[in-house]
Amino acid sequence: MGLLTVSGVVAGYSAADQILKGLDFRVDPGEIVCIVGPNGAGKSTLLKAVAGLLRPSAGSILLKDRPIAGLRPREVTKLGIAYVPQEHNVFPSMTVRENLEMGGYADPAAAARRLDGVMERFPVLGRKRRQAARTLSGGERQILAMGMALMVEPAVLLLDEPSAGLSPVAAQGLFAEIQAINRDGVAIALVEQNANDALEIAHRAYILVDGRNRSDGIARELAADPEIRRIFLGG
Ligand SMILES: Nc1ncnc2c1ncn2[C@@H]1O[C@H](COP(=O)(O)OP(=O)(O)OP(=O)(O)O)[C@@H](O)[C@H]1O
Repeated sequence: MGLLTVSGVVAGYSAADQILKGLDFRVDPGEIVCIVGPNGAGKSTLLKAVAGLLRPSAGSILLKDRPIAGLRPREVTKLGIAYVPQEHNVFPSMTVRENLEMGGYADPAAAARRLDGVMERFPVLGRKRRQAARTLSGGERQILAMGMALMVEPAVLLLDEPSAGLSPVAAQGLFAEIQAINRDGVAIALVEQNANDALEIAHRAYILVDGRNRSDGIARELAADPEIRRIFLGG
C-alpha cells in the first residue's frame, strides 16, 4: 500500500479552471519522489491539493488508508503531512528558534521536545537560533523552512522547488540535506525546476504535462530516456 496515494484527482482554483485533470500519484514509505514538468503543468497545484489548500472536485487522496482530500491544512499536518511552499516559507523578522516553534504550532506540547532535535539535526540552525531569519543565506533559509516542517515529525514532506534561486553549490548542499532527511525515515515528494539534479536524488519520478501524468517510473531510467531528456531535461 502506498503511504500517500492520489487517484484521479481533479482540482484547480475555481470550478471553471481545472488544473489537475484526473491525476494519479503515489509516494511509498522511504521514497523520494520527484515531480517535474513544464511551467504551469500543475506541479505546485498537486502539492497544494495534498496539503489541504485546495479541495479536489473529484478523485481521492489517501494517507495510508485514510481519506484526507478536503481536510483543512492543519488537520492534514496533524495526520503527518508537512508542506514547505516555494515562497514565504519563513517569518523573516522572527528568530530561527521562533520560526521553528511556529513550525510546531499543530502540537505545541510536543514542539518544545522536538526543538532541540531539529537544531541538532541542522547545526546551522542551532548556531543561528537567536538570529532573525532574514539574516540567513538562501540555502540556510530553505533549511530553516524544512526544519519548521520537521517540527511535526511528518511521515511525508512536500517540498515545492526548494532549490529555486540558490547557487549551484547551495542547491547541491540542499539536495544532500533532503537525502539525509529521507534517510532518517521521512518520505518526500519533491517538485523541482532543477530536474536533472532532482532525478539524481529521487527513487521514482512523475512527469506532469497539462495536469496529467505524461510518464512515471524509476527516476534514473526516466533521466536516461532519450526522448524525455530531449523534451523535458534540456537535451
Ligand atoms: N492561486 C492561483 N489562482 C489561480 N490560478 C493559479 C493559482 N496558482 C496557480 N495557478 C495557475 O494554475 C496553473 C498551474 O500552476 P502550478 O503552479 O501548479 O504549475 P507548476 O507546474 O508548479 O509550474 P511552475 O513551475 O510555473 O510553478 C497555472 O496556469 C497557474 O497560472
